[in-house]
Amino acid sequence: MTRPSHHTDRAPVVVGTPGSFARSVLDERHPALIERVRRATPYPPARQRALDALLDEITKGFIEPLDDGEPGAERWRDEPYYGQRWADVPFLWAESFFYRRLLAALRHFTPGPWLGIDPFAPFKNAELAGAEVDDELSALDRLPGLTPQERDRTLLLSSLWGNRADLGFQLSTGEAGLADRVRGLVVDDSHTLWEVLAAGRPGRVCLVADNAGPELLPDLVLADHLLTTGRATSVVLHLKPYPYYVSDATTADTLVCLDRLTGASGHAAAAGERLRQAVGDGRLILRTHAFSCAPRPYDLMPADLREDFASATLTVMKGDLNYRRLVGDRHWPATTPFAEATAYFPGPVAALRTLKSDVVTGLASSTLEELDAGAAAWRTSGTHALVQVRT
Ligand SMILES: O=P(O)(O)OC[C@H]1O[C@](O)(CO)[C@@H](O)[C@@H]1O
Repeated sequence: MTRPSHHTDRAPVVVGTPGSFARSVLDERHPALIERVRRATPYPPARQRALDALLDEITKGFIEPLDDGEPGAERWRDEPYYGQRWADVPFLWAESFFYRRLLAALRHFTPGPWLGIDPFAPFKNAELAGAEVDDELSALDRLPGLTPQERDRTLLLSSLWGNRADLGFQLSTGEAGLADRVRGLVVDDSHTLWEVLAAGRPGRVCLVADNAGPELLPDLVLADHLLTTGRATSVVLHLKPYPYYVSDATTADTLVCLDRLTGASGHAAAAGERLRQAVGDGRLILRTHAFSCAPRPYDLMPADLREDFASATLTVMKGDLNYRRLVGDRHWPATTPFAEATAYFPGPVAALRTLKSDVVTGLASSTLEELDAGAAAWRTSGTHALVQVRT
């Protein structure tokens, strides 16, 4: 049985009525994703029929549980939402279960020819192969011309904006590059982030990764920077144990990114070599925990994961989904202090996130007023970002 969340006084975001952001994800993005997956890989007739059935269910039907024979089905057995309409359940739960059902339809966990095949690999590979990535990696060679503070800021903001799915990652250095990336910040606690790291050294940093490819590359370069500047004695990189939310990073994706770095030249290649060595001598630890793909907020994390985060000088949560899970996917007034929403977290925690869903905390009322008076979709369009830290 799942314990109750600390945040039960705030209503969770449910998929809800047409017109809401959450509903558009279920009504539009998920059916479109099924089609993309089908087109990207030549699945046999039985898998195609399973995709048809899933599409039918999410568009017209009621939530069905995983088959009992499905590996790991016991983890999902006691959920309270089966038999309900997809639109009536919490958004966080619905999205997560959709990805689990998609993998079941494709026999991802079933011994046989499709075991372990990542349905999203074609998209992830295409992103990483782009010439833009070559340009961005070459831009790293300009880092030595920056002051140490500019280097810190450039690499932190590259990791942050790497989370903006449609952007590629922006390692373009120098004043112009920085100014561009600072403009969209709705909260910037980055000075506190560096202070926490300085006060806690030598220490371990947990970096909870989000997307593969163009986001994971700057995350890895940031991890290298933390190690080489002595901010971290080790970095624990939390990855997804299986393909999730399309582009979330797995161990396989990390190895591909390391190859992409070492296959480049200059600073990128050197960072790639150092990171390979760091994996080899235990300073870069790749970790996957089942809870990383659970449909739950972090306040319900199990004891071993809590201990992991508690032992870190700082835990850095990347991306939108991790943010939703960190503060609970709930209707917080946007001015609720970030520290209040994350009070349960067992140690200092930072969020590096571009805004791609409705939930947000920690905004100054003046910022909120300004945002509400401007572009309508500031919460969901990925044009804005934040660096929030709770010490
Ligand atoms: O990759 P990120 O930054 O976690 O973003 C994932 C976000 O995309 C969505 O799945 C919508 O497609 C959000 O619901 C989710 O929070």
